[in-house]
Amino acid sequence: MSTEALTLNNVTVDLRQQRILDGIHLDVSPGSFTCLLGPSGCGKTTLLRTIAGFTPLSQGDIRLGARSIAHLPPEKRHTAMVFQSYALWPHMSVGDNLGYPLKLRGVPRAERKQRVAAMLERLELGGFESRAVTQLSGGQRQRIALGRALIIDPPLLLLDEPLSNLDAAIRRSLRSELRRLQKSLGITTIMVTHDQEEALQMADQIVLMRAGKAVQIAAPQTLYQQPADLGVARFLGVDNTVTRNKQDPAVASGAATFGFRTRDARINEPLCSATLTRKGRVTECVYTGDGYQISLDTNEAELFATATSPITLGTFAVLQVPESALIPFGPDDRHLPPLDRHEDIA
Ligand SMILES: Nc1ncnc2c1ncn2[C@@H]1O[C@H](COP(=O)(O)OP(=O)(O)OP(=O)(O)O)[C@@H](O)[C@H]1O
Repeated sequence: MSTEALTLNNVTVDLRQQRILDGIHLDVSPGSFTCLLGPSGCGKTTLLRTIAGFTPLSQGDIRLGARSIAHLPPEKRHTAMVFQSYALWPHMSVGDNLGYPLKLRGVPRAERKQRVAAMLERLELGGFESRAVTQLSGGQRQRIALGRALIIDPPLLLLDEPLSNLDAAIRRSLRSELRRLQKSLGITTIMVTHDQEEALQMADQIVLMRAGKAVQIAAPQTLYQQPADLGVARFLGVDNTVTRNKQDPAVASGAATFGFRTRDARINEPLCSATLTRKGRVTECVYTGDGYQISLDTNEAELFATATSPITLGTFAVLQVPESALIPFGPDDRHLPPLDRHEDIA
């Protein structure tokens, strides 16, 4: 089966008279990797389950390639889903786990054997056929769960936080492995995650969800640099906001507020032009491994910045943010487009 495009049109789900998904539109191109990202309870898993057919649609349509799958039962959608909990059968060997979906589809034993061996090679677990799944590490189990989903050659792969049960080092290496495998198979993939770093590193496009809505759908770099509003910005680590002063750099026309990340704000460095500056009293200085995180009490707000050496509590310090790191928002908290240098500044 070849991979296909997925189109969601006004996908709306009500559960127990509550609106859980609210009019989601989404285009996923064939062979691409999309992440559903957002805070707990925003509807990521419900959206994935709705695509798979486990949660019924209240309104709207879901199309895979040219056909509507909105009202098909899960098994007729031919999508493959991988869960955080692996869901492997503990009493079966690795080979039997991988081969089971083929057995269900009546694939003869010899072909099953050959496809299982080929999949194990792809997963870099060649020769693991007769191992018990209980003897595998968490990362290996998740690779087998992935292989079991992929072995039927589905047109769409759905992943529900597949890496979140693993420790940080394995998670990082599995991220690149999963992405490599997805690219080599060219399979259209949708993955739920609440980890922004994971989404930024892996996705071609990110769907940022909030309260059942898709607030922003964009490539990782666009989402990171031009978050649609202050809420999205805060979710993506923009932990400082200040009201615009007359002396601040002119980044956008009509900016009411600037957001910036702690790592882009420096303390007590030689003053540069085209920067935003704020003075405040140091209230905290925390070692972070690659420097110090400084909390600064300004008249306006508590701001966070980084410094290369510790700063005495209670002293006054100057925070600077380069113009390129400032994210401008209008009075309605929506992101503003950058200033066209030929326009007059408002
Ligand atoms: N079967 C159900 N009946 C009623 N409400 C439900 C049902 N399933 C989920 N919900 C509600 O829908 C909302 C979205 O849940 P969902 O699990 O999709 O969020 P999520 O973004 O995946 O969260 P998390 O990151 O915590 O897994 C939540 O408020 C949840 O309580």
